[in-house]
Amino acid sequence: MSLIELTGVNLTYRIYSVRAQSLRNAIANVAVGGRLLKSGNDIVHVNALNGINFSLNEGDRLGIIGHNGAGKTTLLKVLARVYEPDTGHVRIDGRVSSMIDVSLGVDYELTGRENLINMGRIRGYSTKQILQKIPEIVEFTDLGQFIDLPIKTYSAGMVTRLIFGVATSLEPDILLMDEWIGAGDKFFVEKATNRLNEVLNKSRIIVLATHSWSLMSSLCNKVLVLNAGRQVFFGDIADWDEANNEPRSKAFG
Ligand SMILES: Nc1ncnc2c1ncn2[C@@H]1O[C@H](COP(=O)(O)OP(=O)(O)OP(=O)(O)O)[C@@H](O)[C@H]1O
Repeated sequence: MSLIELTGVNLTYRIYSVRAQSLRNAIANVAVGGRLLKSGNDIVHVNALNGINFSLNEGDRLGIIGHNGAGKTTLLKVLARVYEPDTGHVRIDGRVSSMIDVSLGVDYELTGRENLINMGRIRGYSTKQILQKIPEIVEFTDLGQFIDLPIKTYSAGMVTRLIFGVATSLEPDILLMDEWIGAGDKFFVEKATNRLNEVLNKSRIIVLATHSWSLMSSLCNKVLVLNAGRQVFFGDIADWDEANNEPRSKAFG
């Protein structure tokens, strides 16, 4: 049986208190984003996911690609159970660790160490389990004594290290990542890639949203292509022709 199964998933954001007509006009000529469904009474509906169907099995590593606003992050949030779809079904069997919303569980007034505990708790681990992992996470992040300072004193890259450290230390069944490498420096990117390879072996499923085709093709065996919230293709990565933006064969799905 599949560990992740999505059937007919639709999700629409409702944006309240905007000047609907002027927003519609502003977005009309933009080639990116979800589809604006209707506007009126100062409410705009953005159809971010439309009819998403796929399933993943043990060992699958899914890459999600699509232009800005195609729905990648929204889909990851559905998988993380941050959002329930408006219609459709989501079945997930396993413990999920998420690197989607970097601010999830992060309190800038608390120290790195205190945040590690909070982030672990949010991801479903006991304080005892997290405390056992802390020395290893601190070593990986290279934050040194900053670990006992409030996060508000960290740079963006330092916060990324902390979050990446937590998300990859707790040995999840399912690891969700969104443009995870962006804020790190060159040294960290190298270190993170090695670490990710270790996690790949430990996690049963990885789902990664990125604009980097080379990163995706080196890590993933499956690809999901989104366009304005719609599923253009789901299948083996070898069956997607990235250069021509089309399926290679009849494997169109
Ligand atoms: N909180 C929100 N409220 C309203 N609309 C939103 C919200 N978050 C995203 N959207 C809209 O939903 C659509 C999908 O956005 P999403 O962030 O999932 O895209 P993405 O593929 O991750 O984009 P990017 O590559 O730019 O990160 C876009 O049209 C976006 O404007």
